[in-house]
Amino acid sequence: MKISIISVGKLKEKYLKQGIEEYIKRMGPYAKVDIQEVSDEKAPENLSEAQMEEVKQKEGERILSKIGADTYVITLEIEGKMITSEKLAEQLDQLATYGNSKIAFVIGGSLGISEDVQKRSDFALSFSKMTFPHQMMRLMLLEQVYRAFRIMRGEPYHK
Ligand SMILES: C[S@@+](CC[C@H](N)C(=O)[O-])C[C@H]1O[C@@H](n2cnc3c(N)ncnc32)[C@H](O)[C@@H]1O
Repeated sequence: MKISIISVGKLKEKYLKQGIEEYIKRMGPYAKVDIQEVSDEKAPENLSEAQMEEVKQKEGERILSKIGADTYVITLEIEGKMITSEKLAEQLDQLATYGNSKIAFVIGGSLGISEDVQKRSDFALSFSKMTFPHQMMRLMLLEQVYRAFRIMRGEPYHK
């Protein structure tokens, strides 16, 4: 299985970079993981609704350009569906069973995900009703994907 994490903006914080590198390493025996960053648009506080839509639209086009037609897309959305780690494991397992070997997780920018990206999404996944920084979401997502693979293989993991 090939897993891509498509994310808006460049990751700057060293502590997050280190954590992400660690989880990519841990994922090694299970799946190939690549992180694809697309550039973000400036989004100052005083933008109008239309300008905010434009920001999301532009970032969305960059996201969509990274997704192949044969890829199963899971967008991370606050208003998406909340599931357990076991359920995520089951879903990934089923995708693999039914021949979906390419999965892209999409993390939006500071204003979220455009409507076009939402339309391309096969599943909208929520981590909770709380808002997390998009850069931190990468690490949280990787940990959950790693956990899902451990669960899938019946390997021990912290409860
Ligand atoms: C700072 S948040 C964007 C907040 C924006 N106001 C919105 O409503 O989407 C940046 C990205 O991180 C991800 N994210 C943040 N919190 C999340 C959560 N609780 N569940 C799923 N994804 C989340 C989403 O992909 C989101 O587009």
